Parts: sequence; structure tokens; C-alpha cells
Amino acid sequence: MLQTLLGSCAALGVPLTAAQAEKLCDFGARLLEQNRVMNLTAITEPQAVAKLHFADCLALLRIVPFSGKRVIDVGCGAGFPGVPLKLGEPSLDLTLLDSLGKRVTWLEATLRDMGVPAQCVCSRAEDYAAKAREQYDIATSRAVARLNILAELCLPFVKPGGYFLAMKAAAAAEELEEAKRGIARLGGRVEKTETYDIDGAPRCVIVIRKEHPTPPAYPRRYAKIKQSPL
Ligand SMILES: C[S@@+](CC[C@H](N)C(=O)[O-])C[C@H]1O[C@@H](n2cnc3c(N)ncnc32)[C@H](O)[C@@H]1O
Repeated sequence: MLQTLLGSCAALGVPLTAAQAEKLCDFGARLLEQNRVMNLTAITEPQAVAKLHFADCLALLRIVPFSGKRVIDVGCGAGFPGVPLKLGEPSLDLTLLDSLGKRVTWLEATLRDMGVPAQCVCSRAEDYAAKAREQYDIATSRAVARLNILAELCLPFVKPGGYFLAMKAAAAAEELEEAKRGIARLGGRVEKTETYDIDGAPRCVIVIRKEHPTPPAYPRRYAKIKQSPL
């Protein structure tokens, strides 16, 4: 796993020390061990974890500066992209948010055991926004919802001047088109789309800058968000 990770990061231009790579491999081993008894990841081969989970997530570090930033990972599941980001850039202050209690409990215990500081929160994003509105420099999210729904879950957490980074597979253009109006209403503006490839598979990150505060009416209740996306 270690050599694959170092090779993938070098190919992406993401600097990673040997000590950081070893810590990521330690997290990977714990993930695969726990995955035998809890559904944490569909990716079960160590080299694939190195590329499709770790390198994919670490690619965000090249896109905007993370050093010293407050970051929330919305719908983190087993910790992606938040945990690789924290291990690759330890100066960031990380909140991991997911609505599924057993994943959050496992993450909290695992990170404590590894000596990695992070706030692990079990809540739905649309509920937690009432407590942490505009508290973060950066919100990240991967594989949680279509962009027109995800923007309403994530942008309320971001301070004006901060970023929401939505990790998507290559076919993001259509999602972007249907979400543009809602992103503007939530105070955001699409700054750029960054593409890269992981093991030949195209990936894309939609970079949304928060320009204005999100109106207090958002986020709405999830049923409403889903029924009528902005
Ligand atoms: C497919 S998993 C992706 C996990 C991780 N981001 C990754 O890329 O491996 C989606 C996760 O989003 C969480 N989720 C979905 N909707 C959510 C919401 N409204 N608030 C918080 N978590 C949510 C689910 O519990 C699940 O763990």
C-alpha cells in the first residue's frame, strides 16, 4: 500500500512525507480490518484503497490552500476525504460529519487511538448547520448527493470568502448546470472545475467560492430539499 500511495501522490504532484504515508497506511489497515464486520467501504484491496481513497482525496490539497484552515467533511462515511486531508496537512482543524452513528463512533475511536485530533459529529448536515453556520473555511464532500442537493447541505457551513469543494466523477457538467442557480441563491459562485485522473479514471472537483452569506431560510428540511432542489 505504501509504495502505491507514494507513487500515486507523486504522479498527482501532492507532496507526502514517508511518515504521513505510513500513518495513512495505518488508517487503511484499520479500515480494512473493521470492514470485515462493518460496512465501511466497497474497496477492499489495499492498493486500490491507496489510489481510489487516499490519493483521490489528497488531490484536493493542490486545489486550494488547506494549511491552518477549519474544514468540515459533510457525509464523511469512513472518513473520506477528511481523514486523508488531515493526515496530509496536519495543521488543518477537521470536523467529520455523518448521519450514521456507527461509522462516526468507529472514526472517533480509531482517530483517538491513532492520536489524530478531529471533531467527529453524528448529525444530519441540514440539522447541524443550525449549530455551525458559516464556521468553516472549507467544506468538502464526496459521493453524498447530486450537486443541486449537496450545495444546500454544504454551503451554509462555509464562511464568506471560503470554499465548498464537491468531488465528482468526470460527468459533472450536467450536475453543474442543474445546480448553478441554487448555488448562486446560497451565496456561492462556481470558480472553476479541476480535473485529474486516478489510475486512468477521470475525476473532477467543482470549486465553489462563498461570496455572500447564505440566506437564513437555508438549509431547508431534507424532504423539502429533495422534493424541490433549488
Ligand atoms: C456513499 S457514502 C460516501 C462516504 C464518503 N464521503 C466517501 O466518499 O467514501 C455517503 C455518506 O453520506 C452520509 N449522508 C448522506 N446524507 C447525509 C446528510 N444529510 N447528513 C449527513 N450525512 C449524510 C451517509 O450516512 C453516508 O455515510
